[in-house]
Amino acid sequence: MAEANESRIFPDHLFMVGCGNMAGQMLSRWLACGLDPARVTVLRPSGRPVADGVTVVTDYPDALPPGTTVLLGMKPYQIDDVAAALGPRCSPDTRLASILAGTTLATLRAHFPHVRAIVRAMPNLPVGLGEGVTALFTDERTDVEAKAAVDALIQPLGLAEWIDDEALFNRITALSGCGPAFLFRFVDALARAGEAIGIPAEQAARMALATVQGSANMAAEAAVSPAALADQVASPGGMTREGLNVLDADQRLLALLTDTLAAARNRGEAMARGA
Ligand SMILES: NC(=O)c1ccc[n+]([C@@H]2O[C@H](COP(=O)([O-])OP(=O)(O)OC[C@H]3O[C@@H](n4cnc5c(N)ncnc54)[C@H](O)[C@@H]3O)[C@@H](O)[C@H]2O)c1
Ligand code: PRO
Repeated sequence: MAEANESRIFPDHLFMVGCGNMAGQMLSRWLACGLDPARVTVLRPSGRPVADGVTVVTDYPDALPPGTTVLLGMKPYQIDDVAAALGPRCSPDTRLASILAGTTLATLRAHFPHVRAIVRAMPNLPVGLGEGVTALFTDERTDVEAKAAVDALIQPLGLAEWIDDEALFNRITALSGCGPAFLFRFVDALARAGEAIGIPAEQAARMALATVQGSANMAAEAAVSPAALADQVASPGGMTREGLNVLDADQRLLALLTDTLAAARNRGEAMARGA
């Protein structure tokens, strides 16, 4: 990525509160795309290094430099403590992005009343490869320039989808935020099912993953829907049709996934109520 481009993509300073599984993947992708590590400070209680050149602190600095974008990447229940310490260090020009599940924009606004630009973001783990999905939501207090700056920061992570209605946020989190876990379970189950019908375990694991990877790549390139692609695999009267009949009976797979997403969504809604 050219230097001129980098300055348009990245903030002058990035202050990350927490850098675990999720925020760590985001940072790793940004660094791979040319973010200067000298512009990044990570606050993490362990003080463990994050990446070459990135400053790690265990306590809040006295003030945040002008042009700082803050990424909240700790656990949602830590918002009260973090905001009490961080809020007074923010200026009206600080930009704030939060990846905290189940933490509404209203909650963020209540915790950071002086900050104008606040964006709620919900990434997923493949952002580390630039193949993630990030849902984004903000309100009219965030000006167009700040919104564009956060959008530019998220673009290198993969698909970025702004949503207009925050009511969708927990539903989208259930699909794309939690989705990698459901797909990892599916790959594991496909491998174990292969083993259950007599394929050696390691071979089944290798072949299950490659089958899912190839199929996802193919679906991404295809001119027809995944549902139509499934029918292209199934010869009439053949093996695949027999298998699909099991998945499709009483809409078993659809019902299972609907229940799965609904449970995840409900938990997000409960978290938003403080449960
Ligand atoms: N894991 C995912 O797939 C995923 C996806 C989307 C959003 N999220 C959100 O990302 C956030 C972090 O989840 P995670 O899975 O990366 O968890 P994690 O446990 O891996 O990371 C949490 C980080 O917060 C830091 N931390 C702990 N106490 C802190 C404190 N008092 N102040 C500042 N930092 C502190 C930890 O050192 C750690 O780096 C959550 O809010 C979650 O809702 C996670
Ligand atoms: N991980 C977060 C959680 O489980 C939100 C999406 C993925 O709460």
